[in-house]
Amino acid sequence: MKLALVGFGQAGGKIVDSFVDYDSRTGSDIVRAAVAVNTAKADLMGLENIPNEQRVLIGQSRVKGHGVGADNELGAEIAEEDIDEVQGAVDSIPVHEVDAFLVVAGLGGGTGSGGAPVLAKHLKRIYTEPVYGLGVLPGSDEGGIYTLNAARSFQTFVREVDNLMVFDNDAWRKTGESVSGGYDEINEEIVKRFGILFGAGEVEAGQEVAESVVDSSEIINTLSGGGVSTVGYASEEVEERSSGGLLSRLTGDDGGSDGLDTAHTTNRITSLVRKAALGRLTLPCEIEGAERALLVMAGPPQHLNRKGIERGRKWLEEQTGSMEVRGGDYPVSGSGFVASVILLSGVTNVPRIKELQQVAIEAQDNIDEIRQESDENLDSLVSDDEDELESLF
Ligand SMILES: Nc1nc2c(ncn2[C@@H]2O[C@H](COP(=O)(O)OP(=O)(O)OP(=O)(O)O)[C@@H](O)[C@H]2O)c(=O)[nH]1
Repeated sequence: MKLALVGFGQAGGKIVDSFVDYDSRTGSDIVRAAVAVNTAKADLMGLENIPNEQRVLIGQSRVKGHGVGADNELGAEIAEEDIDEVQGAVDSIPVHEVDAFLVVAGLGGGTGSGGAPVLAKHLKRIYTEPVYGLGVLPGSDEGGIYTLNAARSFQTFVREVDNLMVFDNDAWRKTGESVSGGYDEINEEIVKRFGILFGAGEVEAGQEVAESVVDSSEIINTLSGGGVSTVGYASEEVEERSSGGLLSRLTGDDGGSDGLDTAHTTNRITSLVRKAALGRLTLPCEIEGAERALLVMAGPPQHLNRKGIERGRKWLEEQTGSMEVRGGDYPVSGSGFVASVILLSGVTNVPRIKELQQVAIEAQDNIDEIRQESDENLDSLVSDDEDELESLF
């Protein structure tokens, strides 16, 4: 399906930048437009793939192009004040060619954390297309203020979008890696998962020999109803064979192993479905209770079959308890992999969010306490014990 991507803040901008790169590298054709919005000039200049005229610097009169320093209330204020500048960039998008907006932001900082929910609210008011969010949670080692920002932004962002897809940096953090190197890898992971998911809805029926192609309306229906979503992924390398090719069809020779191949293909698919659902999700959670799910099987058409997808769907129904499990193919000829991507929408049993909120509340209490004490402490430092000194004026 065709997306208008808006990256808000540094993380948002970088992820959208990687999306544009992925799109041209793989030819998946999902990025109809890409915009980056930031209060920091340097962050916008560091982007590589988003066109210059689609990079919007906001809040210049307030922060002079230096960012908001993790103050997400200021981030939200600036976004509201300068929403017309963002709209100016959105105006250049042919919205009639777009199936949905996707607003991407790291929720732990200031600009994206505060600005993304403001923009989502604005877009929803103006356009009829769905507005989705992709929110990145900070690592638990980033500290109290980032956690507090994320918890407050999460609450607001979920309310303002048609669905909030979440990626948890904490679940993907690797030790012993430089921060930027780590983020590059993490961003690749994000883009791969969401790229396959949204790319699936871009394949026209008949474009490839596919059993049942995922349609963009199936993605939209899975996301409709709102709430929070997470995405699972698993892949396996496969050999490109010519089985089912013209020669074998003409001669009727399928190598005599078609039955075995079918069983093998089916088993591979069902095992990839399990791995994707039970492995590391973008937001780790209990999959039981997920309201809706979509299974996308991507790979060379001869390695995909209806039976495997049907079995995978049934298994997902059992595991989630949902009756709304959709599924289909995303045929990609020439790919050396079969991959399973599972979108779980409307997840509610998410211990990580509860933990984030707990830490955020502690941080908030702590900040309030320190602020209250701060006046007293400063006073006792500055004034002399017997009050013998007089200030100058
Ligand atoms: N996955 C991912 N997360 C990132 C990346 N860069 C930053 N983050 C995360 O996003 C959070 C927000 O950081 P930024 O996006 O830099 O913040 P900002 O929105 O630009 O806001 P200010 O810098 O405060 O003006 C951080 O706490 C990190 O958790 C990135 O490239 N990839």
